[in-house]
Amino acid sequence: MNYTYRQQYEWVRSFTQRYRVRLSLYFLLELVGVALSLLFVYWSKIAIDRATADFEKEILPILVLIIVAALGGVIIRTISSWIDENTRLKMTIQLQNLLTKEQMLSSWNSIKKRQTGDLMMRLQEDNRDVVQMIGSAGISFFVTILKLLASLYFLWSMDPILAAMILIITPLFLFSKLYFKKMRKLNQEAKAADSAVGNIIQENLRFRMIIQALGLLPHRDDKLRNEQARLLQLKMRQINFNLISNTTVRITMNIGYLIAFIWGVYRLNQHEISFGTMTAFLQLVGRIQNPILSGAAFVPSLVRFRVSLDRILELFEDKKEIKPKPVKLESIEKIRFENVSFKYEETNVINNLSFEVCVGKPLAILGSSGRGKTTLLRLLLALCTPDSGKISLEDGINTVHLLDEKHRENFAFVPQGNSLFTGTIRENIVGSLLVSTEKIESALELSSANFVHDLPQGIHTFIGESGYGLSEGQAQRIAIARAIIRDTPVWLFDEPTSALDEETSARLIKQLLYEGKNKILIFVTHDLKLAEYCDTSVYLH
Ligand SMILES: Nc1ncnc2c1ncn2[C@@H]1O[C@H](COP(=O)(O)OP(=O)(O)OP(=O)(O)O)[C@@H](O)[C@H]1O
Repeated sequence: MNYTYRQQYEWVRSFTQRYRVRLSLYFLLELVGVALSLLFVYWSKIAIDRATADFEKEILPILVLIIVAALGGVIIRTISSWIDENTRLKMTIQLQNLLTKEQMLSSWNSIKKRQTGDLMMRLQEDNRDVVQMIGSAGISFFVTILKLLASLYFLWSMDPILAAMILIITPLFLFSKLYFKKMRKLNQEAKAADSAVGNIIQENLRFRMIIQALGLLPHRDDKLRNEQARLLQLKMRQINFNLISNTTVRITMNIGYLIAFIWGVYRLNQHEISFGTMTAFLQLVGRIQNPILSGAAFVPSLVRFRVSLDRILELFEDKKEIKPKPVKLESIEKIRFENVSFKYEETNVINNLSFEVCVGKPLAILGSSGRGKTTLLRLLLALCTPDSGKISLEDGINTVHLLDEKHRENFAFVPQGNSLFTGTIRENIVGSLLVSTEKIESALELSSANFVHDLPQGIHTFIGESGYGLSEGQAQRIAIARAIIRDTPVWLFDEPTSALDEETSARLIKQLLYEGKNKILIFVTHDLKLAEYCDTSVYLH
């Protein structure tokens, strides 16, 4: 999506609000730097004129001024660089946090739309391009323009013809709309290809064991290489385009320098200017050419910035969940589905479903694969909302609440498959809860996860990405302990016994049913034995 200058400006304005003082200070120091560099030229001219003058004039004070200007310039640059680096670091972190939080709150549909590799590219590369521009390059460019104008003015006051000649050969094509458009399109394509490569690398690394086991290495390798070849082609087009523009700029710059030199020598020869003016000429031409060169380098980074900001603003547009204040109910006696229908995009998954589940009467949700069992749990967790019908909760005082996100706190959920995070077992179970060791022990006992005590580091055992280091069945039981340690009136289990042997499974279910006798228990399962333990069942066709 292409955002307008105005939309981008508004976002930058609000994002930089808290950095205003720092950015202003940086700008001010850069300005002082420019002033000192021009004073350096001016005083150098005076010093040379005095040295070559026929009559005696004091040189020492002017030399002191030159040294002050040179040293002052270095000190000012050091301070401004420090402010610049520090501000950009802070901005990068802030933007990263903002975007991560934003994505964590994404609604179900948005999550599906964005792949992790692409998101990582936006969070890192695009973030860097955006911060680079608003934290320093933008200000530097502004200072550069001022520098250019001041130098031109200075040159104009010494020799208007030369100033005019230099201006005329400035390569204005860099600021043309066509150039911008072409660069923007190239950048957009290259960034999209970058994200595609990121997605493949991220998946390759995440599923490296599966890829090895299935012998998919050559296929995944080919896929990555093809995408990289496309990226390389696009990047090379970008590089060629930049090279041609930069070479044109350089050629015109050299012509400019030659003109200044020949013109200066001619006027010196005619005794129309002094040696000091000639040196100032050459220095000023350099001081005009450098800003033009940085202007040439600025244009591609401005385009990159705009494309990156487009990609970041897109993330802010993703549909988010509105986080209402959580409502924790003392108890939930009943959950009722009334004529609930739901579809993902065009596929109907749940059709006109009605049932109820009560405290102490565990429910099994059955049905063959792809019939919508997990979807039903998503509806209960308000991760998605019914297209028609309603889901309500009845609390202990017979009040009926229409289910939505704010009730999520009342549900403990054990997802299908391995859902553990990198960290210790304790960290996985407890998260940010404040719980006693006894409570952790009883959660482990209840979820038949006693095997933890046999591990050399017990509950402090570190587990890798996606539960690496534990068996599927062990990871599943840790996930159950993680859910039930949260004291909630409803427990939801998605295939809790799929990776367990019959004996462990039977023991676990009996324990859960006993411990959850005053709660609402819902099991999504293919396990008919587990279904037999439940008082009611819903079969999805
Ligand atoms: N995010 C999604 N977007 C679009 N369609 C989806 C999405 N998630 C699931 N589906 C589709 O919805 C249907 C029901 O999926 P669901 O995961 O609820 O089935 P399930 O009964 O739990 O299957 P299983 O027993 O295999 O776990 C499937 O046809 C699936 O393709």
